[in-house]
Amino acid sequence: MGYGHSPFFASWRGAIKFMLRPRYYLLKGYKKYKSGYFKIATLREEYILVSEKGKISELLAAPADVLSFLDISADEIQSRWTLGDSSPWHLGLISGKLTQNIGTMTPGLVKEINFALDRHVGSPSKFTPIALHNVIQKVVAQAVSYAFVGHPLCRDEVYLGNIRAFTRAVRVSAELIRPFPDSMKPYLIRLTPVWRRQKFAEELMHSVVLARLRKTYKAKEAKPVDLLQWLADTAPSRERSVTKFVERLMRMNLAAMHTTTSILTGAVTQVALAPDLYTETLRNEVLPLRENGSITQKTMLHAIKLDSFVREAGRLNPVSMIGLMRVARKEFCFRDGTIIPKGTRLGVPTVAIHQDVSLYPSPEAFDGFRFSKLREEHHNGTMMHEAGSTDLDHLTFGHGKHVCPGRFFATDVMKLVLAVMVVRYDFKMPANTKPRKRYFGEHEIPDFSLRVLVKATGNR
Ligand code: HEM
Repeated sequence: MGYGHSPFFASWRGAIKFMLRPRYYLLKGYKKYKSGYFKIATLREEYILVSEKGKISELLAAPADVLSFLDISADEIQSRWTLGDSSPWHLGLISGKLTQNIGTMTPGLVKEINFALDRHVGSPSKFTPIALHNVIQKVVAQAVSYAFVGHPLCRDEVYLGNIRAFTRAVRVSAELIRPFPDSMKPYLIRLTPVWRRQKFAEELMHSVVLARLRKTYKAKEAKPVDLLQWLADTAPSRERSVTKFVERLMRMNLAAMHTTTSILTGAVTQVALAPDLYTETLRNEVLPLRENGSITQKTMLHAIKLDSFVREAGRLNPVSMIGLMRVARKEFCFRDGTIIPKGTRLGVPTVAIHQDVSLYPSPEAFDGFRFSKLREEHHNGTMMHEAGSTDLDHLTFGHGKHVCPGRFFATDVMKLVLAVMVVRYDFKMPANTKPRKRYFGEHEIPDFSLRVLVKATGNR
């Protein structure tokens, strides 16, 4: 898309046009080539984007040594050097232990969310502006850290500041080392911000990680319920060091933090844009579902409007406008005979699928209760239309083999933060304020400068 008719500098022309209007070209390409493929160029790469469902299923079914998921992050964020060893032994802890323990963690998560809101918002008695993205990022950092490393680190402002800065450090460092030969990267990485962040994290976490590694628990002794403990319980011997543990945890922070923050910022923005439509309805759903005055797992399970709201926020705020990215390690042939040469990058225009009018009526509009209405209409006992479920029409968390293993945890954190916020605050947008999204390559960037007005309700 955007290459024009002349063969000269076509891919550069395409790349510049795509850089200026990425969303426009993804929507246009999908509409024009809905039954097949189209090509876009970024300043670094070209992508073949697959639009049709049968072909997307073929992409997902291809073995990892043909279409590789890992090669994308290896290149995009130079992960071998910025994040260290990529062996995925810890992934099962995310889809397993972390997901199974969401219920156990819920009271603690609610406490941390309230603590973070007290710290960063307080209880203003009249409408007061807050820097929304910044506040949400801090609340998410504290909740995620409670689940990952527990107390005392999850309340330590220095630790939290370091993990918040980590995502940016990874991106900047990847760009700094990219132009150099691989042989130089192990040395150059030591001069970059990600190295400093990683070493600082090791310093801050040293005694906590060492204590967990050394402590053996008696049969009836209660163990901490967090990711750090599950890592300590299951890590193979070659992984049992402070450096390796901190690498794992920072890798997980990277996966969890900015994704959850972006979608949740999008969700709260919608409450502030249409307070009459959403605040009371969400609050009135949550309040009666509390148990002994507290939000619990049962509240989360039954609050289907809240769940729908989060799913809709994910639909309209996909962290990457291109999803299911893969690199062809070998030549790959689709069933229709289309040959994808070795080295080609493939992906799916997630943003355009989420805007397909045949899948979502009025797709441009945020309809917070779009999915709860569908759940009420087609109650079939499945997880279809729930915030954490994925299908070829809803790719916020990917789909297939590499579907996000943290999606149930992430949706619960988002629902908990939103529930606590609508119970505690009224929202509105300041006069003449409209959120402005920006686009950079395939990334949608939330409006970091957006301020919304909040006022305490007196509820907690
Ligand atoms: C709203 C928040 C989140 C979003 C939107 C999100 C989205 C995604 C997406 C799109 C993928 C790639 C799927 C693919 O290309 O096939 C992915 C992978 C992954 N996510 Fe998430 N994620 C979120 C939160 C989390 C959290 C909280 C964790 C950890 C607790 C996590 C851990 C991971 C990991 C480890 C992978 C790689 C999976 C693999 O290697 O197979 N994510 N996520």
